[in-house]
Amino acid sequence: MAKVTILGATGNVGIFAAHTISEIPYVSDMLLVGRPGREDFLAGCCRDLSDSFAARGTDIRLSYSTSILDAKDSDVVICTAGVPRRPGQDRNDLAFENAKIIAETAETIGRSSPDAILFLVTNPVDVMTAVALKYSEFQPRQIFGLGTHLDSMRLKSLIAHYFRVHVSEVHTRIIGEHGDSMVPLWSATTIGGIRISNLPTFSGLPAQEMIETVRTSGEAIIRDKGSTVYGPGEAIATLVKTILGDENRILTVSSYIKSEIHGIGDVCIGVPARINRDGVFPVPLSLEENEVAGFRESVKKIRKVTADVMERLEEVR
Ligand SMILES: NC(=O)c1ccc[n+]([C@@H]2O[C@H](COP(=O)([O-])OP(=O)(O)OC[C@H]3O[C@@H](n4cnc5c(N)ncnc54)[C@H](O)[C@@H]3O)[C@@H](O)[C@H]2O)c1
Ligand SMILES: O=C(O)C[C@H](O)C(=O)O
Repeated sequence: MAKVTILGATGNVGIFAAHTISEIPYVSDMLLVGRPGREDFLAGCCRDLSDSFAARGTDIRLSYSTSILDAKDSDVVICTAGVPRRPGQDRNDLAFENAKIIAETAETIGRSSPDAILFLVTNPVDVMTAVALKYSEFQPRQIFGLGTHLDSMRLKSLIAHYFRVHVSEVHTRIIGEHGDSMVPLWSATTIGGIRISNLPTFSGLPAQEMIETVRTSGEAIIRDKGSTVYGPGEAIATLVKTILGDENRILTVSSYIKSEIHGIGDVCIGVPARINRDGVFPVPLSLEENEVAGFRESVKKIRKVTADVMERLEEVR
């Protein structure tokens, strides 16, 4: 059985993730961490969630704290703490402000919970994953970000709708930045196990339009309802279940790569990774030429934002 801690639990994504994670059978303890001053809200969240556990028949020890140190002995620590973007902002606009939060958080988790797996949700998630890796001093396998998993799910849903098949029949991946430079892998997209390009209807697929929809999905949801919650919340639970269940699923998350993809590496970015109780292990793979070119561009962009943020962090810390 496992202890899961959610940092930023008073936020939109954090509190919904608490609910989705509570459905995972391996979770025995859940800790919600918020900032000092938010004790009443956290207490209210615990009471409300406990009612949902009772109604569902879930048996989890639930507690809250305003100290990250209480995350000690956690198997998985999920970080949703940080500012979200407002309409008109790019995720990268949040980089420095959130990096300051993540650097401090990661340092504390690194010291107090050395065996945990740290799961970043805070945006820009690829850059935050790199910051957390540096400041926690964790091994790369212990750190990952939500990455392009949610983007891959968004594309999967569009493809299923287009071909009028059940969503479970579609396998697809988007790699690279969780942001504008994301790269769809049509070469790794199958429907009912058949490569999508082998289907006669493929030629009519509005591929560019679909990718544009995925690219702008977060922005559109934020414009319409203020924040993205249900997609990220369910995606977070899938990943936590994959870890705790030692499932060895291959999901597309932001992870540190050395040189696994066409020799490209030394960056944290969305790539397919095997995920189990020991953490996250990027899968070496070869791509088509245009996909490699897109991935290189994405890596170049993330490297630059990451390097700028690291430099600014050095100046203020
Ligand atoms: N990677 C993804 O796919 C994905 C999806 C959704 C949201 N996000 C990101 O997750 C983060 C949270 O989103 P949200 O909608 O829940 O935002 P929110 O404003 O509802 O919640 C933010 C949380 O962070 C905490 N926080 C803010 N500043 C802090 C600080 N200085 N120190 C400690 N905690 C602090 C708040 O107290 C709150 O608990 C954002 O960065 C958002 O962009 C990422
Ligand atoms: O778009 C955002 O800012 C939130 C998140 O990254 C998302 O894609 O839903």
